[in-house]
Amino acid sequence: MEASSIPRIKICCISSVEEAHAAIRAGASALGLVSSMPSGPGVISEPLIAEIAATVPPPIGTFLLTCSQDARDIIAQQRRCRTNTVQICDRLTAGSYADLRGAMPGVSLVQVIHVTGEESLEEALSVASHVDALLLDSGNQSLAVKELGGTGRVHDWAISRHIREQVRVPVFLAGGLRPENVGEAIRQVGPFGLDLCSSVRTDGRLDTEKLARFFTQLRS
Ligand SMILES: O=C(O)c1ccccc1NCC(=O)[C@H](O)[C@H](O)COP(=O)(O)O
Repeated sequence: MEASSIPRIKICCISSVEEAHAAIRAGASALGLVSSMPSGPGVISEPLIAEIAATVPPPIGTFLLTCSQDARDIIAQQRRCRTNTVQICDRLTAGSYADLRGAMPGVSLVQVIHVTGEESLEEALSVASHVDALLLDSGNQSLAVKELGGTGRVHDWAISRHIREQVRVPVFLAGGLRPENVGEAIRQVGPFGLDLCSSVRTDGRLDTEKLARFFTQLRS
């Protein structure tokens, strides 16, 4: 793959300072730090998120993943965790993106869109102009226990491509990405970035061999 078409890589579900630095050494441009979620394998405590974020050098994105739907809660969480980016994993229902911008100058906002069908395009278009990037993931917000990420499943990439073509902000693709499908994912969607969690872990821990295999495949 030509270097110019290789997407940035965000390694999510980071659970220690050591994992953060292993991911950066492998080539990650951003790290995902998952706070309290209704379900999923990657949750860590806020004090640990703050500790990890404080050790990460400035060019690297530190994404605080939140399931909160209330702008005031999200602002308070970011103040405790001090990441440079907030990834909003559910729909905002109280307060606004303007509230977030006003209270957190210099902090980037990434909105997750769970790609469930053609209706996801409308959702993406309605929020894209308010945020710095979209992250298109697999998940199901309608379940009794919401599934907001870390599923290990792919979704319909044709819809993700459609979204990527229609919005003006950078798009990250997530959901079940692994060495065997990453080339096809890039060809089909053309994302700015890729986000992965499950495929680079063994027994819940970041697996540096899997990580290296993923980056090798990406660059081949
Ligand atoms: O991992 C979790 O526990 C989690 C829960 C809720 C939202 C996001 C979560 N993980 C972070 C991510 O955004 C994942 O990297 C993304 O969903 C891709 O995961 P995977 O399909 O396992 O590569």
